[in-house]
Amino acid sequence: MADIHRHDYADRERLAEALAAGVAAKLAGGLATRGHASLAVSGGSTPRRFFEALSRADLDWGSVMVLLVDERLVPPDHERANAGLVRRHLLQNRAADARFVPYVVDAHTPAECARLSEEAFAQDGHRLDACVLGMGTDGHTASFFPGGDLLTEALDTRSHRKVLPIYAQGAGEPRLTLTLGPILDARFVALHIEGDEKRGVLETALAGTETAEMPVRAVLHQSAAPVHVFWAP
Ligand SMILES: O=C(O)[C@H](O)[C@@H](O)[C@H](O)[C@H](O)COP(=O)(O)O
Repeated sequence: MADIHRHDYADRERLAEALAAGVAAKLAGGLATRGHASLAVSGGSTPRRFFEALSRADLDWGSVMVLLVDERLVPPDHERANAGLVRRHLLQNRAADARFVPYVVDAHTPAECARLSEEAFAQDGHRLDACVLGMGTDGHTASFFPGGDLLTEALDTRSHRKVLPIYAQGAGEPRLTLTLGPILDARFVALHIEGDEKRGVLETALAGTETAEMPVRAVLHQSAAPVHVFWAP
């Protein structure tokens, strides 16, 4: 099992402020030591308060690259696009100056979208300073869905691929996702979950090891990176 650090909060507002402070500290460290920093965030409904709290952090955001852990293959202005969620809730206030690098979603095929996105991310080639994951009640994280067609390659930390397309029945749309390698290579890995149901899913994931059944286990049962689990009811 990974070196798991549990951070429980009385409510979702306190969690959002604490997670934003932790991520901001990591970004400030990257800016101070390397002059630039990078952050990967997840989509879905959970991160909104966290994004808004982080958007107020006093950082040199112009030197911070923001990218998505994963994206739904829909037009950029579609209501399900994670890029829109980031633009509305994170890229505002002080964070409006951040350099957001969205996935390429308008190429001919998902595989071409993944390759073009990988090229865009590779230009910055450095380790993420922080990566914030979510989790679904089916035990997916990023777009590592049970039954995903390229799930095995996506979870192979020896793969040279950083971005892969994923088709999975439970995913809604076809997805693009960072692979496990760059996620676990991040200097700070957080899993942000809320509610009693997801706490139960987390306990089940921690209690078992079958990764295909609950792909979040690939993050929870590894020795490469400590994992900070943030939870509120
Ligand atoms: O595109 C996505 O859906 C996310 O990146 C995904 O991994 C998300 O973190 C979980 O599905 C949880 O989503 P909720 O926060 O909506 O429960």
